[in-house]
Formats: sequence, structure tokens, C-alpha cells
Amino acid sequence: MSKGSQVVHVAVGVIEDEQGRLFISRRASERHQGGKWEFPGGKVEQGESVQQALARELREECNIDVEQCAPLTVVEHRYADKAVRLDVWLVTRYRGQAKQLEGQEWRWVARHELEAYQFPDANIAILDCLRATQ
Ligand SMILES: Nc1nc2c([nH]c(=O)n2[C@@H]2O[C@H](COP(=O)(O)OP(=O)(O)OP(=O)(O)O)[C@@H](O)[C@H]2O)c(=O)[nH]1
Ligand SMILES: [Mg+2]
Repeated sequence: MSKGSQVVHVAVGVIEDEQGRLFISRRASERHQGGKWEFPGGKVEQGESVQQALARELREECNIDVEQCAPLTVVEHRYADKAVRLDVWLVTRYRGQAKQLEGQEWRWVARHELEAYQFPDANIAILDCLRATQ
């Protein structure tokens, strides 16, 4: 099977702070969907549960330990070059000060500000879901 036909399983965290703002960061220009904004996360590795992957990725990328999270939605999307399944979690409690550890631009934004940012196409469904649950 060619690499392109496999679905990449991704754990994604929508981190919410006490003021209800959400953490977003900008994908490095050379990566898939580079230059667009994203919610932090990454590929689920072999032998790992989605929640383990979420905790690992948010520790590596955002400097936090997830203490409480809830499933938000699952999005399946096929880009021209790859297919992804985004397992999206709302992170409502965490330890540590959130920041981006890998050099990407990042910021906290209010939900109503999200539409000003360009996200990958798969994220349209995430933004719809956030609008519906706010
Ligand atoms: N983290 C993240 N990935 C997303 C989002 N939306 C979206 O389409 N993706 C896609 O999901 C895929 C995996 O994410 P990733 O590149 O962060 O994976 P990773 O942290 O494990 O990095 P790696 O490539 O070094 O293994 C990418 O193809 C990316 O374009 C999003 O909001 N957050
Ligand atoms: Mg990542």
C-alpha cells in the first residue's frame, strides 16, 4: 500500500484557559499545511492511546501536563496529499504555563476571534463544533 493511502491518526488539543481563550499556533512553513494556524497535537504513535498521544504532544509542544480533557469531535479529512483523522479534545484543566516550545508563533484567542485565522481545511469542522458548544 502506498503511504498516501493510509490515514494519519492525529491527537489534537483545544486548550482553554480560565478566561475561555483558546491556544493556537502557526505551523512551520516547510511542514504539511505550513503557515496555517492549528491547535497543538500530533500523530498517535504505535502502542499509544489517543489520550496518551495528546498528553505527550501537549507536553512536548506546549509545556503543559493535561489534567482534564473531554472528547470534542473526530474529523476525517482527505487532503490532496494525505488523509487525516483528527481526534480532537477540549483540554479544560492542565498544569504548567502554556507556551510554544518548538519555535512556532503562538497566541491565546477568544472563540469569536478564530475566524480571523486561516486553519487547514480539516479544521473547519472543529471550528463549527466550537461554535456550537460555546
Ligand atoms: N496538530 C495539528 N495537526 C493538524 C491540524 N489540522 C490538520 O489538518 N492537521 C494535520 O494533521 C497532521 C499531523 O499533525 P502534526 O504535523 O502536528 O504531527 P506531529 O506533531 O506528530 O509531527 P511530525 O510530523 O513531526 O510527526 C498534519 O498533516 C497536519 O496538517 C491541527 O489543528 N493540529
Ligand atoms: Mg504537531
